Formats: sequence, C-alpha cells, structure tokens
Amino acid sequence: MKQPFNVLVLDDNHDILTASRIFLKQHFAQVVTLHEPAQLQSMLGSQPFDLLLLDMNFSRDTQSGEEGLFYLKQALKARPGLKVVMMTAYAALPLAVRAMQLGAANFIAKPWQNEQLLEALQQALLQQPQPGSPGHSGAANSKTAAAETIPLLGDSPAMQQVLRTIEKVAKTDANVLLLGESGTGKALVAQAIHQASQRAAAPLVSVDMGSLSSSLLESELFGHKKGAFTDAKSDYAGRFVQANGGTLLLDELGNLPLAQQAKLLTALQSRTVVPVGGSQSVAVDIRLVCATNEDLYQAVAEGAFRQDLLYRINTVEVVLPPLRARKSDIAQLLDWYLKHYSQKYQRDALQISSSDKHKLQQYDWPGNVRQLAHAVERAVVLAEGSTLDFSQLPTVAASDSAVHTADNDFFLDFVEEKTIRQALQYYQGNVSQAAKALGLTRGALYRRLEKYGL
Ligand SMILES: Nc1ncnc2c1ncn2[C@@H]1O[C@H](COP(=O)(O)OP(=O)(O)OP(=O)(O)O)[C@@H](O)[C@H]1O
Repeated sequence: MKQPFNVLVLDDNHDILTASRIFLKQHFAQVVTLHEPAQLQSMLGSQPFDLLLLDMNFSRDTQSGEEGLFYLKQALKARPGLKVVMMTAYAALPLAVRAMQLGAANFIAKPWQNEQLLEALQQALLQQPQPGSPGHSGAANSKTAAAETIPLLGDSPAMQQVLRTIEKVAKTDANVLLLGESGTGKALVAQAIHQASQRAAAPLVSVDMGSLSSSLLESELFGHKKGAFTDAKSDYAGRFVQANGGTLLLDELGNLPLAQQAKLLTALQSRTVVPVGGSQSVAVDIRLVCATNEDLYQAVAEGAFRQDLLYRINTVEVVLPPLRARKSDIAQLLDWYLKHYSQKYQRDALQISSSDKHKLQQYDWPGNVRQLAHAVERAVVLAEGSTLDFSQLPTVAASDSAVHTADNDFFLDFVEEKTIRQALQYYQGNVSQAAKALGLTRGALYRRLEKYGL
C-alpha cells in the first residue's frame, strides 16, 4: 500500500530523477521530480510536500556539497518541518554531520540500493522535529494531535481550576486562548478541549504560526487554487478547511506579523476563507483555540499585536501556571512518567530515591512539565540499577538545592556532555540508538557531538 506522503526529488541528473520516480511512485502517494534547483522554493510553495530528497552537488566540478547545504537551508526556510534526506556521490561523514546540523533528517550515499533509499526516507518520516531545531515546525506538517494519550495531570488548586474551565468550555464553541510558558501543557489542553467537545470525531488541526513565512502563510492557512502562482500545480485546501467540523489550534500566535494578523482577523470574523487565486469564499465551521507563550497584552500595548484580533480570540482565557508555581503536582507527574517510561522501555521495578524525589520537588523546572518528562525518560533509559540516576539535573547533582540560572548553564553543559558520553558508551557508539534514548533527533545529537568535540 502506498504511504500517504508527497515526495519531491531534486537532482541535476535525469537518470537519478527517472530511477527514483519509478521506484518511489510504488511507495508514496505522490512523487515529483525537479531538475532545476532554482525552482525549489516556488515548487515547495505550490504543494504540501512531506519529504525532499536532495542532491548535495549540482555543478559537476564541485564535490564540496556546499550547494546542497544551501538548498537544504532554503528548503527548511520555505517549509519548516519538511523532512529532507540528502544524497551525495561523495559520501563523507563531515558533510553528513553538517547537513544534519542544518536540519536534514537523514543522509544517503549514491549509488543506493532501492531498499536502502526507502529505509532512509521512512526513517526520516518517523523523526520528530526537535523544538528549536531548524527543521522544527509543526506548521507545514500540521498534525491531528489526537494520537497523544497523555492525561492532563495535576491535583494542585491551580491545575484543578484549569481542568474545571476546560470542562465548561469544551461543551461550547467559544474561542479559547491558552497562555503559559513553554512546556506547561498548552497543546495538551487544546487536545483535551477538543476531545471533550462535540467535535471530537472531526480533526484537531494544529498550525505553528511562528514558523510560517509571510509568503506561505496565506496559502497554508486558506489554501490556493491551481495556477494561483508559479508552480501551484494543483488546488490545495488550507488548514482552515482541513479543520472543518473540528478544532483549529493556532500555536505560537504571538509571532504573527501584523500584516498577517489582519488577514487572519478577516477570516475569523467572516468564518470564511478565500483560497489564494480564488474568487469564491468557502465557509468553514471550526472551533478556534490559540496558544502562545508571549504576553499578548504587552504586545498590544507595544503595537505589535492587534487589539481587535486579541478580543476576537480570547473569549475564554486559560493560563497554564508554570510548574514552579504548583510544586505539589511534581510528585504525581514523577510517578506517572516513571510508570509510563518504565512500560515503554520495559524496565520493571525502577524507583526514585526519596532524597532525589525531595530534591526534584524543590527544583524550579524552567522547562516545565516537558523538562520533567524528558528527565524521567532519560533516567529510565540510562538506569543501571533499580534506582534512577537524576544527576544530569543540577538540583540533584549539586549538594545544595540549586535552581537553574544563567550561571549554571556551564554546569548544564557539563552534565549534558556526560549524559551523551554515557549513552554512546551504552549503545556502543551507535548514534541512532543513542539519539533515540536521549530523546534527540540524530541531527540534534550530531550538533552536540560537534559542540563537545566527541
Ligand atoms: N498537565 C500535564 N500532565 C501531563 N503531562 C503534561 C502536562 N503538561 C505538559 N505535559 C507534558 O509536557 C509536554 C509539553 O506539553 P505541551 O506541548 O502541551 O506544552 P506547551 O505549553 O504547548 O509547550 P510549547 O509552548 O513549547 O509548545 C507534553 O508532551 C506532555 O508530555
């Protein structure tokens, strides 16, 4: 059965293009080949590609791979979140490392066996983008978030209040604005609202607004008609239409440029969208949830965010408190994630020492629940005995109960390097396995290997 992904192959060699098209068409929904790298950007703008297979060298007299790296950067800028697999006839690790550092998802040396190519592409598609990495987006790959099964935990009064609000708001179609620091659970709350609503059977489509370039924004959100711009080869239904009947989560809304805010406001007011290049408006029935870790009120005061848009989206506002403000939730979160990851990695009878537990409850968790979940996952993966080792966290490693400040970044680097060394040792130098265990993409691990000279 064909996989539902659209693949673009860019190479200056016609034989490679023909061979890859014939082979990949058997496995993927759509395969488009491109001979001219100058057309890459417009091609990416015209269709929602999931995967780019990109040659490293376009001029026959160079083996440096610089051109490939240039087009890699261009592709990720045009389509953040795109999975890019680099191919080169001059397989060289340093080049692979550089490509991964720049956000490539995988690497394959020419000439390849068809099966190797397929495996490289499938591995790339399975990769989760790292927050903050060049390939991270969630925008172009807007996803239905219903697959997550993590419950929204928290017995603290602050979280109980949040849960009560969610329960009430879920039954209505009111617009919801989720505010809170990164990692506090805004996406999880959006999911909980969707799942508890009448719209649960329809999709929850999430769009990372911060990573959409202004040229792509309109087409991505509202869709486009075939021929609307160069290389718009087919009609494209935007995210509003994809979310029809369900919930649309506009994430990182605070990063939206003013010009785009006006267009978004118009769509929200009319509840219709006009695809780029189209003349007819299309009615959409969505519940809108917006999320941001920016202070939108401050942004309004500074003229960076439209007040009318803020009032349109904030019918109900939910503020997710940082974990340091609800430390009584930490014990429950530690227990749940310990069980969750013990099952996932099939590790029985693991426990957290009572002194570590105490320190973890005092810790400020600057990365909030996401950081806590990652810390437990790492500790489970790297556990040697039955008691978890949290020495990668400064609060546990240090004799006093340290908190994260700019001053101990150096110390964090130290423990990060130590953890990476341990993981590589444990997996006998296998970078893919070590990266998986550390919760990093291979690209992110390569970046750190370079940083620490490992
Ligand atoms: N209350 C919670 N209970 C259980 N897990 C949680 C909770 N809040 C957050 N998490 C965990 O933390 C991770 C990060 O949460 P989420 O992505 O919802 O945060 P966010 O506020 O949207 O972050 P960002 O602003 O960086 O996108 C989730 O994958 C989930 O595992």
